[in-house]
Amino acid sequence: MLRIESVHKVFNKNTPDEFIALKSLNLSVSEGEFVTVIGGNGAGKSTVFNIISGSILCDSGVVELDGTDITYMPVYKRASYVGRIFQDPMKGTAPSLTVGENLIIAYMKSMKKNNLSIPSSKEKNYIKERLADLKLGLEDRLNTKIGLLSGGQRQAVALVMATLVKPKLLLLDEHTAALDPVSAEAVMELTEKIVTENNITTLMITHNITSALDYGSRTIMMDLGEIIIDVCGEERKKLTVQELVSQYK
Ligand SMILES: Nc1ncnc2c1ncn2[C@@H]1O[C@H](COP(=O)(O)OP(=O)(O)OP(=O)(O)O)[C@@H](O)[C@H]1O
Repeated sequence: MLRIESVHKVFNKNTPDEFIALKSLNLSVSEGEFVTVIGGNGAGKSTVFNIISGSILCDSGVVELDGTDITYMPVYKRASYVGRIFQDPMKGTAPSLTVGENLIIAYMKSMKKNNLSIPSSKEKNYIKERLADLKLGLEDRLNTKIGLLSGGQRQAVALVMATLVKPKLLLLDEHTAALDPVSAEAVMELTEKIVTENNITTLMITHNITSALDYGSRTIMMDLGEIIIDVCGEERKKLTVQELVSQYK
């Protein structure tokens, strides 16, 4: 599904600030896999996400999604395949537009439809039903400006926006880090439900080691632009938070 081969990224090349962010990184993720990604500050986690989503380009290497080489594909083209949710609940949604308007735009983008075309009542009902699935009562707040929602409610809407039409890949970039513990847990539960029910191939960056082991089917740890731990199956089940924390250190 996702194949990253020998991806290398150097920032500020040939300057005193030159920094190798990714060192010939290799990563293959199968269809439906839910991979949690951990690693210290500056390990290269977000750089991998930026390269997959196209907001930065790698210096060398190949990124393939579902058999298509997307290494140099423009961001707008891959946006309908790759869903991304950021740490900041203010990012990724248009605060001055209503919940309904944000969802309709996300739906139109995923369906590669003209944003100005009017959605049918069937499409509107589908969007409303998906919002109702969250069980947060947000289906009754379609006319509320999204900027007025709490961080947790906003991340929940962002989750629906990113998965209204099943993306080939979902990138969760510390999407619960800015939330209070109760909202963070609620959004994680929703994430697990949406990802599992729709069998969405997912990569999730988290600094919460417990979440990294509790959710998903595989965990990778990055350090200095490389993957230094890659566990799944029985090996992962046996791994304790303490063991992973000591390896993290
Ligand atoms: N656009 C950029 N220009 C220069 N350096 C950058 C740029 N983006 C990232 N870096 C550097 O690359 C390294 C990896 O950054 P990255 O954001 O991928 O780390 P991270 O693992 O996501 O860290 P964190 O957990 O702190 O978010 C860091 O040293 C960072 O300063």
